[in-house]
Amino acid sequence: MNRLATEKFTSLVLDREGEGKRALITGLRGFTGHYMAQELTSAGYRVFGTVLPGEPTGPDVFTVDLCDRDAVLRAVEQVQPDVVVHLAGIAFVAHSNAELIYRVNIVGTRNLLEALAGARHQPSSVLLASSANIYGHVDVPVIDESMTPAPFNDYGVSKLAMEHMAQLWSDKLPIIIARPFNYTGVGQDANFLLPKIVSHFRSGARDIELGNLNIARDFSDVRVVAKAYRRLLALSPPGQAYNVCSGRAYSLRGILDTMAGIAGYDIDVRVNPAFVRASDVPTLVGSNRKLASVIGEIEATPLEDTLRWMYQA
Ligand SMILES: C[C@H]1O[C@H](OP(=O)(O)OP(=O)(O)OC[C@H]2O[C@@H](n3cnc4c(=O)[nH]c(N)nc43)[C@H](O)[C@@H]2O)[C@@H](O)[C@@H](O)C1=O
Repeated sequence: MNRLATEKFTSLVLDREGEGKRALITGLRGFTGHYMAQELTSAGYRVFGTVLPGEPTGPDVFTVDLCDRDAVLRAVEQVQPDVVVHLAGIAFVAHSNAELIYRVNIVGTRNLLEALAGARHQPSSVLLASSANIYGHVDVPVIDESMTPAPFNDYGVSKLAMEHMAQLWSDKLPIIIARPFNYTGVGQDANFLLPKIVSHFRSGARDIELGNLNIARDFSDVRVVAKAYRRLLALSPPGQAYNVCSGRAYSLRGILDTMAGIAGYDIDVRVNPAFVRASDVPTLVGSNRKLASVIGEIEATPLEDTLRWMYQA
């Protein structure tokens, strides 16, 4: 299909495609869950969500620890979703509890897939959030989906294992794998690099302690990521994996300069060994060609606009 035909097809399929359908978002109260719910609601879906014990509940919200198999079964049984976006999981790469990373990201996902496969009403799409971290140290400037994954930290291994485990369910469920590169926005936990930098500038701090300074990442805006996920649900055939990224590298030093421009002052940077990661890829940039070929072009938000949004929030 040429570009115009693809765009016409895309807008036809995406014309309130959720009308009358039920969407289940795991990790509804997480950073991405909030934007995903907005995106799916605006497309006409009735949105259900799982939240962790202790998080705020509400109508159509189920308090479920994904590691609790029976609780997952009960929630899926009640929702009978048409589409599923699985976001719940440990997302912080430097999380100190490796056992929890594996348990939640693999066993938690398995519980969900098992429950969905046994549901009376079969979903038409199940999107699993994996990660660009599955690629590990890849010796190419831009990573596409054909690269052999070689993760080098527990987080990356857990997400790759999740992908392999999901294949065991591929004859029963229409599974789509999203491999997001870095993304950010209002509401992201300050453990992550960009909210940490923005919050320092917002508070007027004159210095900041960081870890590895010579890194560059492919940052997207969370709202763009939510839009891409929604389009994948509607347009992707099952069994495919997609990089979700902007294709642009932003260096940490460049980001500090951009923030100085937004805030109107410079900040002193010190390296604190506590934040230095022993294994860290210097540059992580993805190709979004495969994604765009299926969902059409999504206009990328310039990182400066996202940082300004976060600074002014
Ligand atoms: C694709 C992947 O993307 C994210 O993982 P991440 O890249 O680890 O994200 P981050 O914001 O923690 O680190 C970005 C870079 O910045 C470096 N860095 C330097 N100094 C500090 C520092 O002080 N804090 C932090 N957090 N990072 C620092 C750090 O070493 C790393 O190189 C998650 O969404 C994850 O779920 C995911 O899937």
